[in-house]
Amino acid sequence: MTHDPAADSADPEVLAERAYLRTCREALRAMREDVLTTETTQGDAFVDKYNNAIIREARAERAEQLLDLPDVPLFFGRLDYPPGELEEYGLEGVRPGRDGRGEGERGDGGARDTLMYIGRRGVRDAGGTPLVVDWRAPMGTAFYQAGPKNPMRVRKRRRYGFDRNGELTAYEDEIIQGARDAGAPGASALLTAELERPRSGPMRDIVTTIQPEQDDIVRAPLDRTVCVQGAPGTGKTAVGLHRLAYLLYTDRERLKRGGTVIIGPNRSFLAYIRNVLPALGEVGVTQTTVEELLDPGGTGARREDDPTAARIKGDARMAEVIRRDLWSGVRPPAEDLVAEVGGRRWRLDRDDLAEILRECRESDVSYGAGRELLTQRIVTAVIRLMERSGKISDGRTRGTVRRCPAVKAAVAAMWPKADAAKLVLGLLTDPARLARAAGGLLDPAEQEAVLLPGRPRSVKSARWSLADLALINEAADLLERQSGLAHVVIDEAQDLSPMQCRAIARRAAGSCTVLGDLAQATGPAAPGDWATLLAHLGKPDGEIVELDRGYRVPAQIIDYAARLLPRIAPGLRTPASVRQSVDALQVTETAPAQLVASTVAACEKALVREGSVGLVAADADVPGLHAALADAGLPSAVLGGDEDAMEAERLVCVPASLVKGLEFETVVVAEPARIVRAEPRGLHRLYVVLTRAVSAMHIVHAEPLPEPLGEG
Ligand SMILES: Nc1ncnc2c1ncn2[C@@H]1O[C@H](COP(=O)(O)OP(=O)(O)OP(=O)(O)O)[C@@H](O)[C@H]1O
Repeated sequence: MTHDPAADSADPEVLAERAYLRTCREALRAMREDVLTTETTQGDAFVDKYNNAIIREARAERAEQLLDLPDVPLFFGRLDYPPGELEEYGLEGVRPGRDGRGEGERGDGGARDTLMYIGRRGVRDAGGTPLVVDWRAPMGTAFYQAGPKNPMRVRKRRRYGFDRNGELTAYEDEIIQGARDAGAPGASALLTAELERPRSGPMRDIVTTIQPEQDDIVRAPLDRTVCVQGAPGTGKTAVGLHRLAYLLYTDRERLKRGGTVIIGPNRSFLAYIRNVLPALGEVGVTQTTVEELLDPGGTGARREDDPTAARIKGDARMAEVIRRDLWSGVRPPAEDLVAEVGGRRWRLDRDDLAEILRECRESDVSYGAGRELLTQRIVTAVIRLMERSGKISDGRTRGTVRRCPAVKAAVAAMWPKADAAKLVLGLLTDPARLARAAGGLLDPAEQEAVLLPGRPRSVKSARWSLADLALINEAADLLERQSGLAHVVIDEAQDLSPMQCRAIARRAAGSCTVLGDLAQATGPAAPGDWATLLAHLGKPDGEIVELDRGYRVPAQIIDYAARLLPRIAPGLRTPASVRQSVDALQVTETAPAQLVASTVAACEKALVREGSVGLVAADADVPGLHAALADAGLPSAVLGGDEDAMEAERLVCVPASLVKGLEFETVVVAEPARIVRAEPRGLHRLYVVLTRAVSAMHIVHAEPLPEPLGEG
């Protein structure tokens, strides 16, 4: 049952709900005011400078979380409980009859229902009574999960509709239990409207319409690694972001202390999703790309590996090659150590040194820590010699012995200093050294394939690829172990190489949310199954779940794209779309000389519709098409150079390599055959391209369509 005040603007229920919304806004303002004006500086201004700075920062963050965004409604739903149900749980619901809020219906005994409003964040009045309950609170589950089969004590669920300015304009009731004439629940018109909403600009949150199967994943506890396999548009990204928001609610302190990060494929994608968490009241979560994670200093991956090199370098065998190379430098001394300290010479026998080395080698520490341990043990052994001959050592003796050139030389000979980038450079430019480390692991052809082109002589002159960066990161971790984060969300994880997984694993001390679709794997060293990928991520016990209801792509388009599945991911089923759209798919064949003009015409036609338009083409074709659009008087942004491209123009030119994870109301695809030819896993890339449209897709081609698509 939906009430739309356009038809009945004086609906007293709508007016009462609007009044309640105003009350909540007032209360939120007061909460924020309270945070901002609370006296926090304390003690001695100088001594407590650090503490006060932290308090100020926390206060600013809390205040930002409590900001009232005028177009983001403070609540979006309501649950009505029969009298006494909530109180029995010791949970105070919002009681009827206060502050102009909509009144609960009377039950048989004459008592009124208890109402619980659900919103993006909790709002309390000055007395501490909850006016709106945060959707992430335990009671919020019922809003997403309660149904006639499992009412969860709820009698009625109400959803609200709002206009663009955040004005409450409609509500829709769903009887969950106890109605004499309940009948079968109908489809929610407000949910349908949300799914059909024309897309424009960046991604929005889905908190008002999370579906039960998605809610199960969102509310998975912090100690669980969840891996979500899902066809395009099944809501994986949305679910991953909402799970992080949920965990920040349930385990805020642990996550703050340990840290969290969202890893996405590229900056354009991260820009696309950057508004979701702030809209859920969560600010300050770090987003990063794999490349940035591997190269935090930002020297950048400036070289493209050929696919064979990328595949071998991404393979987990490389971890062993690096490990062997690094530790091969650690060896017993060739001679005794003779240290001159305090005018006398102290001799450490080479067998004793070898024994010290063996102990250090066996202690389970990093290469760098092992080297320090060796130094300390040698110093101690020399001091023991000195003490045994009656020499009294004092606090300065350790330093003196440590600085002794013979001690330094012995350590350098037994346990050479190492540098991650230098090590990788050495390995990948010196065939003999590589052969020593890779014996039995990489065959000669594989060894040949990973050597750096041009054989750069120094780290400075080397140009690294993304795969090289993962090798350097591996070496760096052997030298000094990296600290880990409490939770990591990894989107488009199907593309990660085992070596990239290992790099992420080193940062993920806690659990992960792993999101992806094997059919969309374009990474040259992608393992191709989730169990293997989870093992490389160090989370072999991660739970693999599947989402199979598509909320983006209309059935006609997804069925067309799914013709590629038998070729690219034979094990995966055709996804089921919840959306229908008539005439969603158009395929135009044109003469080669007309390809650009036909593509421009398709874009012009697409712009007549509401919402965003994405023109997707092989990367190399994008500049030419962009120029042709400009010549035709159609302004467009180009994704890649400009992070804000999705917000800058309705029409966006998208290189096929950057389209993963994005969506547009209408998609124009220029020459699929060229997209396929551009890379070894080109058919996978085409599948990604063909699954970006929310309403309509127009394919323009001059060459024959890639074979599984056929015509039509
Ligand atoms: N429960 C929902 N209610 C409303 N919209 C939803 C829901 N679930 C998903 N969507 C919408 O469906 C679209 C696709 O979601 P999302 O990008 O998270 O899918 P995905 O599985 O990550 O897709 P891809 O595989 O292409 O990366 C988005 O517009 C999202 O807002």
